[in-house]
Amino acid sequence: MLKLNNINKIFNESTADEKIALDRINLTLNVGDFVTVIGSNGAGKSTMLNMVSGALTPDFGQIYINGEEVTKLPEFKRSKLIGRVFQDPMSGTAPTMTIEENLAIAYSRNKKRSLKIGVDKQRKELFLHSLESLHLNLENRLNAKVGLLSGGERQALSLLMATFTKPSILLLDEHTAALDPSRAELITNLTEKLVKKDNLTTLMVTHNMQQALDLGNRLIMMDKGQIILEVGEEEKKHLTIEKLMQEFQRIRGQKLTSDRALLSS
Ligand SMILES: Nc1ncnc2c1ncn2[C@@H]1O[C@H](COP(=O)(O)OP(=O)(O)OP(=O)(O)O)[C@@H](O)[C@H]1O
Repeated sequence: MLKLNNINKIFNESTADEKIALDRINLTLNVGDFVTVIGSNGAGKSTMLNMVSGALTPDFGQIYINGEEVTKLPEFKRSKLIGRVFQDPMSGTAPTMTIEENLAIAYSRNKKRSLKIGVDKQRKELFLHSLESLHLNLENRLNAKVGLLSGGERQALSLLMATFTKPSILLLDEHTAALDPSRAELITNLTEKLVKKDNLTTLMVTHNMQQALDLGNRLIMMDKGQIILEVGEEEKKHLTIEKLMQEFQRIRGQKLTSDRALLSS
């Protein structure tokens, strides 16, 4: 479970460049909630994910994961609780290491070291089994350097690594945006499958409105550092892109004609 309580973040405060990136945000995710996050450029979406991961600390407000306050817990300590996939397929994996080595790092993130005989064999079987589930034939390339994989393959591996240890919170930051449509669809389907398998509590930022409607059980829309719309489970089932546009216009009193980024489907 994740709770953001009155989270505020101002960059360059009291200067000409002052920017209110998060304006007293409140958000609660129950276990298994999959919330898609939309909003125009600069709305505060990545900043909110950075708050959850610990990459940034709020000016004020509190963050709770599984009921424990983590507001001041440094990112490296919080990483045990969090899986994250970024837009850039290059950022989630180590390119000079093999697929097996990358998986071993992800695997050990949440585990104490063990020298028991047989653990390595079991671990390898787990890696092979997990890779098979991707249907990308990566199980036959365990010793290939990750830098040689295509963007889609790397992103699939990043997603697998981020979810390997069943994190309390999964953060997806436009993780399909840099891929061509067919690869993006593959990663979208894989996301759905992996999240469902372990009932992962997930926050996914996307500029793709259709993806935001298709995935997850809840949706939020951000604008100028605020959550301006929250759509619950039942309502989301009947939501359309058109309705979302109407809602934005109703709330903000302005048309979205110039901001296709929010609306691209
Ligand atoms: N480190 C920083 N220093 C100064 N300003 C920042 C910093 N990080 C973000 N901002 C500003 O805070 C605002 C929110 O940025 P953020 O990256 O969270 O938006 P976003 O909704 O993720 O946008 P996009 O969809 O364009 O990625 C923006 O105006 C951005 O320029």
